[in-house]
Amino acid sequence: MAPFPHSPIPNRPHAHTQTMPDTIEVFDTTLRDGTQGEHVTLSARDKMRIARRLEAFGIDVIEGGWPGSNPTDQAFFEAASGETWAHTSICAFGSTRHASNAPSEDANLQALIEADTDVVSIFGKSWTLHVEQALGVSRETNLDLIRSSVAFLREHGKRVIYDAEHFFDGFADHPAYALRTLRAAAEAGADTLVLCDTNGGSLPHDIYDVTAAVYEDFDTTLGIHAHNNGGCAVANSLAAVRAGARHMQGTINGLGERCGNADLCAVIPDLQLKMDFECVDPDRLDDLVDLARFTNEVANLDPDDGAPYVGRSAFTHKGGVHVSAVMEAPSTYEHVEPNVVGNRRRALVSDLSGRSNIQYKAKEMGIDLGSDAAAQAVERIKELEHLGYEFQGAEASFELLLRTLQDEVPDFFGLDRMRVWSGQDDEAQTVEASLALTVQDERTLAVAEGNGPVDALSNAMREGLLSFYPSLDGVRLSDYKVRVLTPQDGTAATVRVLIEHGDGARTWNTVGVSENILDASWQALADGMRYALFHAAPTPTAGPAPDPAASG
Ligand SMILES: CC(=O)SCCNC(=O)CCNC(=O)[C@H](O)C(C)(C)COP(=O)(O)OP(=O)(O)OC[C@H]1O[C@@H](n2cnc3c(N)ncnc32)[C@H](O)[C@@H]1OP(=O)(O)O
Ligand SMILES: CC(=O)C(=O)O
Repeated sequence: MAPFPHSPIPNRPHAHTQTMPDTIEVFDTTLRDGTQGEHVTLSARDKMRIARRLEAFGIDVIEGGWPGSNPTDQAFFEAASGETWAHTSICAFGSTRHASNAPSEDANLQALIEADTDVVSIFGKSWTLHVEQALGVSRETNLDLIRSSVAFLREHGKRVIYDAEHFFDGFADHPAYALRTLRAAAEAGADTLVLCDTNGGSLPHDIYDVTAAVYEDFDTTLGIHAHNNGGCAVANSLAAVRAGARHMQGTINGLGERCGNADLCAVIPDLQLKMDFECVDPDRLDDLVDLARFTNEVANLDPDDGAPYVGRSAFTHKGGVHVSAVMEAPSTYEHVEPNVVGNRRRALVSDLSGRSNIQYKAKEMGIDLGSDAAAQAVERIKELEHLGYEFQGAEASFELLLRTLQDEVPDFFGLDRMRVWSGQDDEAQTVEASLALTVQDERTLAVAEGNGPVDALSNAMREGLLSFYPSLDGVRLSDYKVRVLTPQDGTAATVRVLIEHGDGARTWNTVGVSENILDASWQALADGMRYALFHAAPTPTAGPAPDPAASG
């Protein structure tokens, strides 16, 4: 296997390079900004579960929510303050005080204190547009809101992280004023100044230049909080680090307001594997995929297969040229080794496959497929995919196809005749299927009812096979999907049926295609049973199994 070619990208040298630490404080805002994402809702218990996983992964600071905002966040902080956090600091978030309140009377600042965390983050305005239009106060008053709020929180013993909201837009509009807002926060005691690309529209070169300019002016640690509206949140976060930022805000899976935040699942490995910074203990990096999936599960969100590093497809190869090269040297089409972040390499089988894809999959299935058999399989798969079969979601049918080409699949059973009848019986709908099967050279008849024609078919099949193959007793159909492939043909359309079977210990998927939905269903059902039988106890006779394209 060829080595992975990365050496760290050198950071552009500037005045402070010699003294810059090579560790980054990672600040996770999944529980706060993440929940500002459109489809994201977390209960206090969900937040606690995610917080524990974040801590185990090695996140330094976890922003748990805005305690002045809602009872869920209050409940989270109540629960969190009763627990011990070994590595992580829990942080409460809020805004600078309202212009009409003294700090000691400001409900939001009070809630931050009552949240009982060592760390608080507050956001203040950097952009004159916001000062004048959103807050409706003078520029001097805004500076006082920042100064007095930070000072008040410091007086209460809090570590204050100051989020300079819209910093990059504010700096573009009025650099001197934007810098004054940072100065106000730093002088009042904020120990970290976080430059926020709140609207998420900045580009990496601007982020670099502005962060570098601030870095020249301030001794305080700088942070970055980048939204993804221009698709650059991760790149912008890395650019800020190159320019001197050492505090990184982001969320797991990039959740967050509008297009989301910088995705820590990309930022952390980028910084750690490619820029030579330490964000988390290197031994924990391979928990990243689990953390990403766990967060999606708890938030009840569909995973993004294409997510960098952690997506299911991140190290999945489909094109034959790619699989062929990856089998020789993974670094030909992989930028890092998948296991470094807890992911795994996969190869898909499709009409873009070559022999290598087939041989890769065959090896995974424990099938020793020679080059000629692989070439035969490629040809057959391309024909079948042209007819509408798809094997990416039907690995059991694919395995049967390969094993059939190798003459490994016994002739478990064959279909002689299928009849399905549907009618009205005593005011109830009845659906009945009858099958004539040949099993172990014996002809057998089976009849069963069902909720619908496919259910009746499945029941009749079990009925017919069980006395010959008792091992099928525990096998159940667990999912059934139909896709119309040629809707322009109306009721004569070709359909693809995908079926999942399971036996309690595992599941397997099969496919059938036909213009007749019952025939397509039969193919997928029959493959499901053959697969179960093949992997059950050794069977007596061996011979070719029916071709999946030949209708029964
Ligand atoms: C960039 C960010 O992501 S900031 C975080 C945004 N997140 C959220 O808004 C989620 C939680 N928010 C909430 O639950 C509510 O908005 C609350 C409880 C904070 C406030 O609710 P309300 O008092 O009803 O005010 P509302 O939401 O309508 O407006 C926000 C108020 O905050 C003020 N405000 C906004 N930013 C700041 C700031 N940095 N400092 C002080 N006041 C601010 C606005 O001017 C407005 O004041 P107004 O009531 O005098 O008009
Ligand atoms: C603070 C914050 O969430 C932002 O500026 O986007």
